[in-house]
Amino acid sequence: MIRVYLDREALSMAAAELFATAAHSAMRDTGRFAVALAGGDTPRRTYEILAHEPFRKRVPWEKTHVFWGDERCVPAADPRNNARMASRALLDHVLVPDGQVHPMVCGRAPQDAAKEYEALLRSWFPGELPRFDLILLGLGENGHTASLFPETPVLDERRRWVADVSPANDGMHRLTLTVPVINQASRVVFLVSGANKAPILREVLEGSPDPHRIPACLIRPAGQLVWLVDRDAARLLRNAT
Ligand SMILES: O=C(O)[C@H](O)[C@@H](O)[C@H](O)[C@H](O)COP(=O)(O)O
Repeated sequence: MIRVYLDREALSMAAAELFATAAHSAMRDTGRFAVALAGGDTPRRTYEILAHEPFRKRVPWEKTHVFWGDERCVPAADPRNNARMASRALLDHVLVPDGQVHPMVCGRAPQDAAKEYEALLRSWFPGELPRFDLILLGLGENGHTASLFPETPVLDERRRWVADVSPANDGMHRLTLTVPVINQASRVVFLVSGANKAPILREVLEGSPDPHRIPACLIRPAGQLVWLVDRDAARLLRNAT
């Protein structure tokens, strides 16, 4: 499903609405809401909207469990840190119990950190694969999503739930959920905004690219896949609704 919005503000409002809807569905079905947040810049406005009325009251924050789809291996106070961005925009303003916020902490060797985060996930999601109620994702201009970068070994990872990524093109070590975990989610939502994303968005949605060249094409969840895009990002699409 592809939904096109006038601009980033409208996209962000729609994403907040979808977040609240997913939370209520999860509460009805399981009594808790497990979400993996996206990093980067696009989701920031969605998080800010969720931190204010009406969403501040509408989302069952006390039953929400917050994870991340990926993290850059930089100090927690570094402006590039995904958990820092989400905390400043959202988590510092809503009442998610501390024990239910699970940032990816690279700290030591990324490989060990990946194992530790996977152990954490296994403690919250007993069973074969973790099924998040919602995973938010962004789309890089090179077709990466989370920290699944083009032509990297992690794209073929089918056993591990969390992988460490050697310096990506931005020179940062990263941690990322792997493709099988993302595709296990009940609902995956991409947030894509800006004219600079138009070429890659057309390739992903209307081309037939090699998924190793454009990793976002590997995201084919058993659950719902939703693309929330703004008009600038959608300007090259032939058949955007
Ligand atoms: O940690 C990250 O870098 C993100 O997880 C990454 O996958 C991001 O979603 C895309 O790069 C889009 O980033 P923007 O939203 O800033 O364009």
